Amino acid sequence: MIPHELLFYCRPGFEHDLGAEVTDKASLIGWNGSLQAETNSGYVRFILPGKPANALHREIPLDTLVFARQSLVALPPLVGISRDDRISPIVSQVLESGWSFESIWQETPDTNDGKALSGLIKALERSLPSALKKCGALRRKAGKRRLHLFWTNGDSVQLGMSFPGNRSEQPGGILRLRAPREAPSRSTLKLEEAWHVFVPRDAWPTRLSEGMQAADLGAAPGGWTYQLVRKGMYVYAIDNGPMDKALMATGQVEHLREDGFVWEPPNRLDWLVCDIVDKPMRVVEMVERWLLRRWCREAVFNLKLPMKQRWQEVERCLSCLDQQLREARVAAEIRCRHLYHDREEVTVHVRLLA
Ligand SMILES: C[S@@+](CC[C@H](N)C(=O)[O-])C[C@H]1O[C@@H](n2cnc3c(N)ncnc32)[C@H](O)[C@@H]1O
Repeated sequence: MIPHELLFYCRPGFEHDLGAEVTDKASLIGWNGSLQAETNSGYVRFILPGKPANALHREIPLDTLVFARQSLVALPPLVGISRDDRISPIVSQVLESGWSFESIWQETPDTNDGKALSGLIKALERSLPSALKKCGALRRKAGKRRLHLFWTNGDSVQLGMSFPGNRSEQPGGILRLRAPREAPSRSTLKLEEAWHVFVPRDAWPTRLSEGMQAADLGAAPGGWTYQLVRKGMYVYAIDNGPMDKALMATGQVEHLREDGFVWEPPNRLDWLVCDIVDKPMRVVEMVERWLLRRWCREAVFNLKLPMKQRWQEVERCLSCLDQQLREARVAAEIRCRHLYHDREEVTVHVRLLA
């Protein structure tokens, strides 16, 4: 059985944004599929009748998608399976597909209904791997492939496959971080997650290091500044609002009550971060100015998305940024993700390459 669909996970409420993004990106490279995207379900199916989904899965890697938390090649959902024997239909479909894999993850949508399925998952934790090992599908060596069982209710599950290098290594595609007790706001986790997602761990010592200089636009009360300070950086915190006292006592922060859209740094900095709530295009144009003048090497900023057509707005902003940098012959890597700690917003990372 050749898989004919892709299954993506997302934050509940963003199914139509993810659906629009996948449809656009697939059609740009000549793939047309049909979409199943139920509001607040926490996932999207992209069905490609008669076509091998593996090829499209490779052509739109997870790293290049904004609204997807996980991307899988998937088999048709198994629905109405008997609560007395959930294992047999799963084993049959696996055998029919010819799939082999090294690990199994049972997952659910990131919804309250999904969370209520944790007991069911626990109950299958031992028996399912044992049955799949017995039939030869679960093996010690199988190209690091992973079988995902995505339970949408007690009698419906969809089987998906993920491949190393093109998947989230976090269950449910969710990077859970603990908020540091002394951080001035929970927003601190947005910047921490951005670094985990956009800066490879082995590059942290050189790209997030002591003695670097950063600007934090819209810094108060200081959740993002806290992350920069924790890395040993010196920070210009730009905001009319008050900054956290303990953070100011570190001596690593200069608080300037200025307008982040017009403030200019005194010298070239390493990082620009910006969490100002404003029109996405206004933020993009401001960051563009920083990049074209090379006032920073890397930038992380949020685009707030209170509008309905969120994918279209993100696409418009990213295209504009990309075009401006290209026209000025400024080589840069641009990435954008809807992070777990983002709500009605996405996070963009830009790194100048020369
Ligand atoms: C979402 S909060 C930032 C939270 C911060 N990142 C944290 O982790 O604590 C947005 C901040 O942007 C500030 N702000 C809004 N417009 C601004 C502007 N034009 N220049 C500088 N700061 C601005 C607000 O005062 C507010 O403190």
